[in-house]
Amino acid sequence: MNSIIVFGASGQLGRCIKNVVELNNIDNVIFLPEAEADILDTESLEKIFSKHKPAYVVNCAAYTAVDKAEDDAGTAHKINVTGAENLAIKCKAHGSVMIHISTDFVFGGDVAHPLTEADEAKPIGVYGQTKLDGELAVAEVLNEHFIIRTGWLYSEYANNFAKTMLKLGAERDELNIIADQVGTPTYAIDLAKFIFTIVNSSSQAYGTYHYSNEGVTSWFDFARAIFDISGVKVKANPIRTDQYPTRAKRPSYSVMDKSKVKQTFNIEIPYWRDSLVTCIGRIQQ
Ligand SMILES: NC(=O)C1=CN([C@@H]2O[C@H](COP(=O)(O)OP(=O)(O)OC[C@H]3O[C@@H](n4cnc5c(N)ncnc54)[C@H](OP(=O)(O)O)[C@@H]3O)[C@@H](O)[C@H]2O)C=CC1
Ligand SMILES: Cc1cn([C@H]2C[C@H](O)[C@@H](COP(=O)(O)OP(=O)(O)O[C@H]3O[C@@H](C)C(=O)[C@@H](O)[C@H]3O)O2)c(=O)[nH]c1=O
Repeated sequence: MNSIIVFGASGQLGRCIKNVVELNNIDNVIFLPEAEADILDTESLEKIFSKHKPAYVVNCAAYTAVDKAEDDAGTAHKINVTGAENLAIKCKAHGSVMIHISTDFVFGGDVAHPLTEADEAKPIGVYGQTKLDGELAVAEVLNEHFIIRTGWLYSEYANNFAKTMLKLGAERDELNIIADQVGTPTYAIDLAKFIFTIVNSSSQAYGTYHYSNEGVTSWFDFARAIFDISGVKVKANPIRTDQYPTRAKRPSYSVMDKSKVKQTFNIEIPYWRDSLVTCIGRIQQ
């Protein structure tokens, strides 16, 4: 089998993919962190594609600082749009299939039913807009793509809401957490495993898919579950979005419908709380 190349390999999802590869002795996966492969450097991308001739490319590289993006739109655009497009162009030239990761934040949050791939994406912040523009750029250049929209990623690796809550919960007596933003957390290890389901299926059902864990929760309820499962004793107060001002607006509802991904790949998706138990167990090992 030709190789799989993971770009943005030192980020959260990249590290989860590496963990899945190591635990399952999967061969032929090449992990390239930004220091070894900048997705904005087209000359070095050409060398990498020529050398490895990857069957699949997984794009985990992204600008993910949601608040910072509001004041740094140029950089966010470069990485999330131009970078994604650069990879798609190289995939087209070298016959690779691209698995590109996107976000529930492409939705505006003004519709309170689980969002399908056919629902209109209407981002309300720079991060979400650049991720949507990145999706469009990939799809325009390359037919052989899987765009996976996921949401609220967390894991034992890198920075994420679950690790922030564990840290703050241990430091403070009380925390205020937004209870009127609703979505679904995704354990990045589950997403990493799903990426290998796509690869192993050799599916040609290219297009956009929603993948998060199952179920629905708010940031407040997610935090409560983190504290309950980990045994961290902290008073968690539910608050409204307007009581926790942030630079970027976030969708108040970004639950995704996963019927398409379940039918196409014949998968069962873990319930968010079950995966949270697994993740916290691994953090506390
Ligand atoms: N985190 C989340 O909650 C969610 C994330 N997503 C999407 O999932 C994907 C993976 O996210 P996640 O792993 O959490 O994000 P991270 O921020 O943890 O990882 C992104 C990685 O991309 C790297 N990167 C940035 N610029 C470049 C570049 N020019 N060339 C190569 N690599 C670069 C970063 O390197 P460095 O650290 O050196 O900057 C970092 O290692 C992204 O597409 C994101 O939009 C979707 C929904 C939720
Ligand atoms: C730390 C903290 C956050 N919050 C709120 C702010 C925000 O609305 C929500 C989540 O905050 P964070 O900044 O950790 O998460 P955020 O970076 O907004 O998470 C998003 O990241 C991008 C990359 C995505 O693609 C999204 O799917 C989503 O996961 O929790 C509180 O209410 N209280 C707190 O103490």
